[in-house]
Amino acid sequence: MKALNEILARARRSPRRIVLCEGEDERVLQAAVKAAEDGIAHLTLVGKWATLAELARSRALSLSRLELIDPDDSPLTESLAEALFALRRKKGMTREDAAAAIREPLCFANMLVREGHADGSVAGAVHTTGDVVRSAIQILGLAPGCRLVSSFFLMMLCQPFHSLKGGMIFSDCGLVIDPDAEQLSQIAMAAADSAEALLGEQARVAMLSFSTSGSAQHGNVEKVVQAARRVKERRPGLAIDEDVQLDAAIVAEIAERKLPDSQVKGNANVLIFPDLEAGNIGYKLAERIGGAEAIGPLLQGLAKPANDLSRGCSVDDIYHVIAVTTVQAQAAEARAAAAAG
Ligand SMILES: CC(C)(COP(=O)(O)OP(=O)(O)OC[C@H]1O[C@@H](n2cnc3c(N)ncnc32)[C@H](O)[C@@H]1OP(=O)(O)O)[C@@H](O)C(=O)NCCC(=O)NCCS
Ligand SMILES: CC(=O)OP(=O)(O)O
Repeated sequence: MKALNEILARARRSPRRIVLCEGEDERVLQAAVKAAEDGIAHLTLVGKWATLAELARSRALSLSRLELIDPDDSPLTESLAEALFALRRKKGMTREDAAAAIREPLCFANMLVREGHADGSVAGAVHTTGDVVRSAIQILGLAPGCRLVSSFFLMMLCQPFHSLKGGMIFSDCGLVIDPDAEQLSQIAMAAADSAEALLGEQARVAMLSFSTSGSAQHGNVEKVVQAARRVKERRPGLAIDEDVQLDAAIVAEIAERKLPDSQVKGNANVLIFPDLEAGNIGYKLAERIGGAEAIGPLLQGLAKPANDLSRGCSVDDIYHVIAVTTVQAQAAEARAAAAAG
């Protein structure tokens, strides 16, 4: 749990304001209370005051450390609606559309982040990934230099039976359905950055395939090879294996046999899946059969942090995503300060 404990400690050192738009879900409320009590974030819950109060009362939870905002009864609603209209009018949104949309908690929460009232948002315990991601992309936009938003899971391998221990990044398991070679290269570079930011280690990237170094020929393999070559051109210092099977990516003896000139040498900490079918099934296998803890889906490539959850998430999953969102907000602020000189 070292990597996760370090993330929690970093969050505690400088907590940021994180907004949750699904406070009426019991798991989200419990995670918010725990996160506020543990000091990993300042929490804002978007929802109906009476519903939140009743849920808290029935579960004997205290709301005293949380900020609660109801979009139907907030002094911010009008100005956020106006800002939303200004943002989306070119896409055909009218002022009336914006006034209605801002009352949706997901939209309200992301507008709080966009307008600087919060530093990051977490949703997805109730909303689908598609809805969470579409709202984040449309409202927060892309980070400078990014052309694609994608997602990753922070996979924690901490059970006594795990032969590999520590944190790994799996990407993309939640968002880009059928990436082409260019999109796959962007996913790999973003995931390498996420690994370095969250694991505090140099990234060692495996571009997963059913082929290792040309052992099979197919258009799907060629896509992975082309993506890896684009990454190598743009990030010459990054350790990366092109078209590598999972066993050769994570088992040193198999890498030695199948891929003797491997850069990663069976010690990958970033696994890039060729498409969303492989990625989504792969992370759920590692979690549900392999006993890994899956934190995410976390989003990469956005201008400000917004993260998703699986609808099957637990209180702990939400708590961990809140901590990661705080750390991403710290990193985004540091990048912005560096860019401003
Ligand atoms: C995320 C997702 C909803 C985007 O779908 P989409 O149909 O392309 O979305 P839309 O066409 O409505 O696009 C919404 C906006 O986001 C932009 N966009 C979509 N995907 C993007 C991406 N990956 N990166 C950057 N921008 C993106 C579009 O250009 C569009 O911008 P605009 O409204 O300003 O014109 C889609 O990729 C998806 O459903 N992914 C799978 C999610 C899922 O079910 N995962 C499994 C469980 S985790
Ligand atoms: C990431 C993911 O698979 O989310 P969900 O389980 O909500 O579909």
